[in-house]
Amino acid sequence: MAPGPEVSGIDIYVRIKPVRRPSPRLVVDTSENKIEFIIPRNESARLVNNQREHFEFRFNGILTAEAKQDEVFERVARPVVTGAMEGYNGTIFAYGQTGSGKTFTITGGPERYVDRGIIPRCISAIFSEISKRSDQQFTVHISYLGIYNNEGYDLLDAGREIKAMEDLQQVHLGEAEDGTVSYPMYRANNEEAALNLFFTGEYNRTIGDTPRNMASSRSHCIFTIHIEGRKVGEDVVRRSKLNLVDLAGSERVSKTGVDGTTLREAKYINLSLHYLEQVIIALQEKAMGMNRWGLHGAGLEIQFCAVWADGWG
Ligand SMILES: Nc1ncnc2c1ncn2[C@@H]1O[C@H](COP(=O)(O)OP(=O)(O)OP(=O)(O)O)[C@@H](O)[C@H]1O
Repeated sequence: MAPGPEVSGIDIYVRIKPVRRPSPRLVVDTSENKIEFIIPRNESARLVNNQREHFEFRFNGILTAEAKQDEVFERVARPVVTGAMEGYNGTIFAYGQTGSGKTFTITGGPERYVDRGIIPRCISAIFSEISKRSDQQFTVHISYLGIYNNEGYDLLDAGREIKAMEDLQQVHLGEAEDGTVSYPMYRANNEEAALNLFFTGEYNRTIGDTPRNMASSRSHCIFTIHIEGRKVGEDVVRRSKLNLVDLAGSERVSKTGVDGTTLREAKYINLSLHYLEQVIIALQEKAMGMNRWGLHGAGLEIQFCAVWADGWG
């Protein structure tokens, strides 16, 4: 098997959530893939006031407030799905503050079919692609994990009746060098089976008290499609993983005003997002030799989606 590139790229998109009153402080320039924030100086602050008023961020793409779910899928996810079918690992994650639309983007809105998100669209695209490739045999497995306070939980523990978050099976999140995973994954023979696993996971995310369950903004959720492909009559097996990640809310918690459980949750979230930021910076520098890129700059109705394909499975 010919080796693929170690890192083939990381693309960062910003999706702007439709809001009733768009902020006049946010200027979107789609031709330059640039957004600007104008934050007026607080003149009463000091006599000499050097406070910065103008912030500018560039992205690989901007999904404006008018962008619908199908456009988001085609621009952000389709290339990663294509890569996964060819044996490249890929990851798509949504990063942003609570309420910025991460879950809407990754899993979808609850009311309308057109609002289905990246996960069900990736499932459909993969099985549609499999049906076209009669010269290849594929095996698909699904895993869906929740991470709360650094502990991993299996959201697809379908064999057991889950009544409380504590009933979810705790799992080890490790991965061996050859890609073998230590957490459970479940075989999906067709699109319907994969979607049923997705629905089971979605249901299990909502179990337990709202502030603490896996649908809340305090846990990360990772839906992974594990693909194994082999040309008919050949022994070489290509394995890839497509990770679709709904991250915990990115808001920073100030040092005052929170304690106990909330502070503990915030510490884990902040630490894991900090590591993620380091990974993105390292990957981006490695992939493109580009400038450092600030993950924490954007405002309330903004959300980041990042995509990367990171080599052979
Ligand atoms: N692009 C969009 N179009 C229409 N509605 C949207 C869009 N993005 C988000 N929403 C709606 O905004 C609300 C908040 O979105 P969502 O729950 O996805 O945010 P979140 O970032 O996942 O928050 P949390 O961190 O709390 O999980 C939901 O009611 C969702 O349906």
